[in-house]
Amino acid sequence: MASAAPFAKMNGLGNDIIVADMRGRADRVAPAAAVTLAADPATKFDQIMAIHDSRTPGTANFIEIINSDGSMAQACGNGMRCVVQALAAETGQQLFTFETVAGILTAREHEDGTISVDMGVPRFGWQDIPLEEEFRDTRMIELQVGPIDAPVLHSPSVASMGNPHAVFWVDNDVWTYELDRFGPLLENHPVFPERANISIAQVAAPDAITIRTWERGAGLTRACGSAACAVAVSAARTRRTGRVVTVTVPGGPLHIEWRDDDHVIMTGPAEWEFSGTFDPATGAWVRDTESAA
Ligand SMILES: N[C@@H](CCC[C@H](N)C(=O)O)C(=O)O
Repeated sequence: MASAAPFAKMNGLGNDIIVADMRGRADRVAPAAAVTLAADPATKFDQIMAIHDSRTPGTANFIEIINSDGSMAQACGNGMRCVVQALAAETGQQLFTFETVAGILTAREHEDGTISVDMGVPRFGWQDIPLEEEFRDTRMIELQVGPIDAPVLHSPSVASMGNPHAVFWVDNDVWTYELDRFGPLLENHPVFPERANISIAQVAAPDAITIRTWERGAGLTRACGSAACAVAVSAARTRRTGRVVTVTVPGGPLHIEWRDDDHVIMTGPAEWEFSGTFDPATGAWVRDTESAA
């Protein structure tokens, strides 16, 4: 292998994450490498979180987020918890600051091993999400989606957590909807010029919501942290819940708090699976012997 970089295969509530350590290098994870890693059952991922040196000396590490289709994302809540756990294990630190294309964010590892990430301030303007045309009230917008017959799948709440989200509120169990069928149609709907992450959400109690998400650039995943945040703020905006909720994704519960200072704090676990090294140009990889199954 020409110039190997360390990586850890991890997950955040079943959201498959590769944390790639690109510090001290000038190169980036090439699309070909992402394709190779995504195609291998052992390293199949939803997102790669590439840790780079800070872009300005003396500031925070820059985190690049790559979806399994090779596209770039602005936010990944579950991936950030994995990055924090990996760096906490390396450094013994508990508090972290990172830079992403969406801005600076902070995170903390707690004594019980759970991790809180300050996911920043949600935005609701139609240009922020972005939407193709003006909608004055983004708590509910109307979409023309011919092939989808269920009326509840025509009028989502929309929000930006740095990345675009559409939340469809349903009264029935979220598992009764064919998200694998309508997810791609809605992700690529012309109203979303940068595509969107698509969630269906059922309010279970004033402080509890159950969701499933079809992720932009990754398809059905077991967890999407930024979607859980988008759902929580949309629920509070539409008076379905208060500002502190448990959002249960297929992989388990996330605690979300939309603070009075407008920041959204997401808390949940991260899990290390194995480590290895990979070639960022090709994706060829080897497992570390000490983490071999
Ligand atoms: N799984 C993520 C979201 C990853 C990015 C998303 N697919 C996008 O393209 O916006 C999370 O935990 O937030």
